[in-house]
Amino acid sequence: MEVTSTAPVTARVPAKVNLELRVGPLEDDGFHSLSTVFHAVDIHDEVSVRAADQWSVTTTGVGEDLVPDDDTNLALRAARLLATRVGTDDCLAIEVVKRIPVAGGMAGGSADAAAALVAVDAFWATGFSPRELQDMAARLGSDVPFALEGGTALGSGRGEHLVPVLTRGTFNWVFALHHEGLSTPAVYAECDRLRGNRAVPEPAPNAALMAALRAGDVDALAANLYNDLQDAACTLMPRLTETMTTGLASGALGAIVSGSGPTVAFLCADRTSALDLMVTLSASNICDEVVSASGPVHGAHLMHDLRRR
Ligand SMILES: C[C@@](CO)(OP(=O)(O)O)[C@H](O)COP(=O)(O)OP(=O)(O)OC[C@H]1O[C@@H](n2ccc(N)nc2=O)[C@H](O)[C@@H]1O
Ligand SMILES: Nc1ncnc2c1ncn2[C@@H]1O[C@H](COP(=O)(O)OP(=O)(O)O)[C@@H](O)[C@H]1O
Repeated sequence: MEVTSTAPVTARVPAKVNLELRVGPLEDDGFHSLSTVFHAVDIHDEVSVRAADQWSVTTTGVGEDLVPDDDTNLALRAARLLATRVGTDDCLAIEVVKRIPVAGGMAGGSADAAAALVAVDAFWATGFSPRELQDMAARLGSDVPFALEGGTALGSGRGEHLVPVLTRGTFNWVFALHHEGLSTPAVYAECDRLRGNRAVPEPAPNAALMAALRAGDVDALAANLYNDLQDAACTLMPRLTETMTTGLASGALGAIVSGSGPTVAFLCADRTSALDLMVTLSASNICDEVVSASGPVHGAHLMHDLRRR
């Protein structure tokens, strides 16, 4: 292993929203097969790594108290996986700056794992190929490969098999955050409970959504936002329904619960409408925090070009 840098290396990584989340039947392994369209938006976490005598991870920023600092932290797990693959006993101190809401359905933990892979890979100049990094990402969690990739992508399997989706232009979003999180397993379980004995088809993408993205047609995109977990999230947290109704009555073109929630994403016609909606939602006190963002944006990337060091 060639060590090219002793200065800290920092990677930045975006949050995601699922524009479409179709959930198949519960499989024998306790998971559901998915067909989902991931979309990366410009709310970013930052993960820095530097050499240290022992492994550690610290988090500052939004929801810092909710993020574990032990071996369950996804950034730490990613860094240690890479160390194992490199075959080194060296240790790193990891610092995470959080802006992605924790347990908000925006895959913040997965994002930190992807950023850690990128930062550690650069710190140790491992020479792993993008494909090898993607394989490691998939081992860490089903949303981690998309956090590496970014943009807009169709995910199948549990979301780890990705195909890029052609999109035109930029979409403007407002996110209504709720400080109380929702547990992903609890939301999937509630989805199963609500479905009862109904037959559930194998999940497949909706061609109308793909066409809307390809054309950059914001109205058609708004009309085709879809999430099979939405009813379950709203049942577990009824105020989400009220949040969605308020946003739609205040100028949003479309509304969707992000992944397993409880964040609600509003699609707006343009940046001005997004800012107007932010003001209205903030004043309504219907949710705990409101942020605006746009997408698609790039996946996990270094903040500085190491070649200029
Ligand atoms: C719902 C999604 C949509 O992108 O994201 P979030 O909204 O949480 O960010 C993902 O499917 C979240 O995937 P991830 O966050 O990796 O879930 P995991 O920790 O692997 O799974 C936690 C638990 O949720 C259930 N689970 C998860 C994924 C899946 N495809 N089927 C499931 O049934 C299982 O009970 C599993 O034990
Ligand atoms: N680096 C991390 N950042 C956030 N959460 C983490 C991290 N590592 C582990 N977790 C755990 O993952 C859980 C899910 O968090 P997160 O990925 O933010 O939400 P979601 O799965 O809803 O998208 C958290 O409750 C937390 O305990």
